[in-house]
Parts: sequence; structure tokens; C-alpha cells
Amino acid sequence: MAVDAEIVFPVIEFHSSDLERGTEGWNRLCKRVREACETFGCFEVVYENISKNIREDVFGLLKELFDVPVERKQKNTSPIPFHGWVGPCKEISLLYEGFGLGDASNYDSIKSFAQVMWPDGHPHFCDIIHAMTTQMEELNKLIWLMIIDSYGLGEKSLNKNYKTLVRMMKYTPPQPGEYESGLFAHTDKPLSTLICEYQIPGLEIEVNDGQWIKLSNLSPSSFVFVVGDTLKAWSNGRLKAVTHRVMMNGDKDRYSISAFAIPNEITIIKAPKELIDEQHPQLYNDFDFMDYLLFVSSDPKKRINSGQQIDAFAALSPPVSN
Ligand SMILES: O=C(O)CCC(=O)C(=O)O
Ligand SMILES: [Fe+2]
Repeated sequence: MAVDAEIVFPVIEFHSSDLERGTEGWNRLCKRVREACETFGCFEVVYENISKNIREDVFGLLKELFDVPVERKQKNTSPIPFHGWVGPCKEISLLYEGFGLGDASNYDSIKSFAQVMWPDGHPHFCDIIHAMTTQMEELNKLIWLMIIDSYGLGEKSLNKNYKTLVRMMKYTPPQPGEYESGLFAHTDKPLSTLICEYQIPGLEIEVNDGQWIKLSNLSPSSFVFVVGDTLKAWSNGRLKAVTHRVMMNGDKDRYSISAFAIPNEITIIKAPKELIDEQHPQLYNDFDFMDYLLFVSSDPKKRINSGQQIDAFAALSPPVSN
């Protein structure tokens, strides 16, 4: 368990026996998930249904992926912001490198990606990454269902029109003795993210203004669920979009995979009416996620703090009661 001073970061175990909707175990999980997302905006989920073997296979394959020649890496591009390859650079970090794979639970999409990286299209890569991304997508859906149930909402209240974007990342170590940023402080823009790392810690979350805790003891079966700006807006501000970053020290490369839930084009993000009342006046205008992404990626000189971008884009002022 990650403990820093008095702050105890929530670690929630998802045992198969508790995953049947409506049971006592399920209801307990729903409550804990909601509390964690409202207080921290994230939590560690221990989930053994995704096996350790598959994780090992995935990270073995990632090492191969990062070894492909840079000319091929550069072909991983996308018209959608944040969806392509990014090499070490000053804007992000000289320690960071990441690939983007959109619609990642779709086998054909993985196949197209692999065909660009390897002459034989690496079928084993496709099979393993597909198995991992579909299971991460399932886990994400399960957590959404818990959030929906915890607020007593109908299943349809969180629009399921979304695709999973997977980012596969490598962070190289800094100079000996240094403690350096691998990824700057930010909130995630999509609905939610599941992060999976392998052996080397580095992820930190901001718990109070300026107080960071390092998630240094994640179990080998754990993922970190992160509430993004869009889920915060959907929840009418009840869920917190947590600011997080990656800090590197030591002498080993760190590999991680993030699965982002990206609403499809023309999906309108709108808080359910049940989450709007006098105590919780409506905080955000309805919006199209792609417009938000364009807002965030346009004019980087705006330099709005990442955690304030959703308010700058969609906040209703003054808020209105239902
Ligand atoms: O590598 C990690 O652990 C976190 C990555 C992350 O925060 C992101 O890709 O948005
Ligand atoms: Fe992130």
C-alpha cells in the first residue's frame, strides 16, 4: 500500500466473487470506487483476471517495439492530437518516448500498426496486445458500471460511444543521482485512463496543492484507474480529475501502457440530470470531446494549467440548478 505521511492511497481489490452486479460485495466495491474517485480522482485496482503472464508478454514485446528504427516509429502518426509517436523532446521530456494506437481493441487497427513497425506484421505482437487491450477495456467498463451504480443511475447514463487509445511508453533513466521529470504534471483529457506499469515505479499524483505521492508499491496485478477531465465534467464535478506526473530516478528504463477511453466524434458529454440539483448546480456546458481536444492542442501558448483546461473550455458561469 502506498502511504505518505497520513495520506493512504486507495487500493481496491476486485475479487471475482464480488464482481456480480447487485451483490453485497459489488455494492461495497461501488462505494469504495466512488469514494476514491471523488477524493483522489484515482485508485489502485488489484485485478488478477488479467494474468501476470500476459503482462510479462506485453512488456517483452514493448522492448522489441522501442528497438525498431526511428524511421518506422515516425510513421506512427495521426490527425488526432496525442495519438501518434512522440520521441524524446524538450516539450515533454528528454526521457520520454511514446507510441499511440487508436481503436486498440480492434484487431485490424493493431495489425495496421504492426505492419508499419515490422515487415512480417508481427502476428504475436498483434495477438498479445489485442488480448491486453480488450481486457483493459473490459476493466474500464466494469469501473464505470460501479460509478454509475454508486450514484443510482441507469446504465445508459454514461454514453458507451468511445474507443480505446493505447499509449505505449518508455522512460529512460536520468543521470546518476538525479530525480527528473519523465512526463510533466497534467490531468488526462479523456473520460478515464487505466495505467499499467512494469516493475519500475515513477507515477506520482498530486493530493493537495503541491503535495505529491509516489505510487511506489503497486502490486504486480495492479492497474491505476485515473479520472479524466471529461469524466469529471460528466459527473458534474463530483469526481476529481487528478493531476499526475512521472518522475524518474535510478538506472533502469521504465515501461508503461495507458488505455484511454476516448469518446467518439460527435458524442456529446452531458451530466445526467440526477447529478444536478440545488447542492450540485450544473457546472459545465454540454460539449463534444473532439472540440475539447482541439481546444487543448491549439495554441499551446495559452499555457493554461492542465487541470484548469476543462473549466476554461466548458465551465458554465454562473452554475445553474436543475
Ligand atoms: O506512464 C505512466 O505511468 C503515466 C502516463 C500518463 O500519465 C499518460 O500517458 O497520460
Ligand atoms: Fe496521464
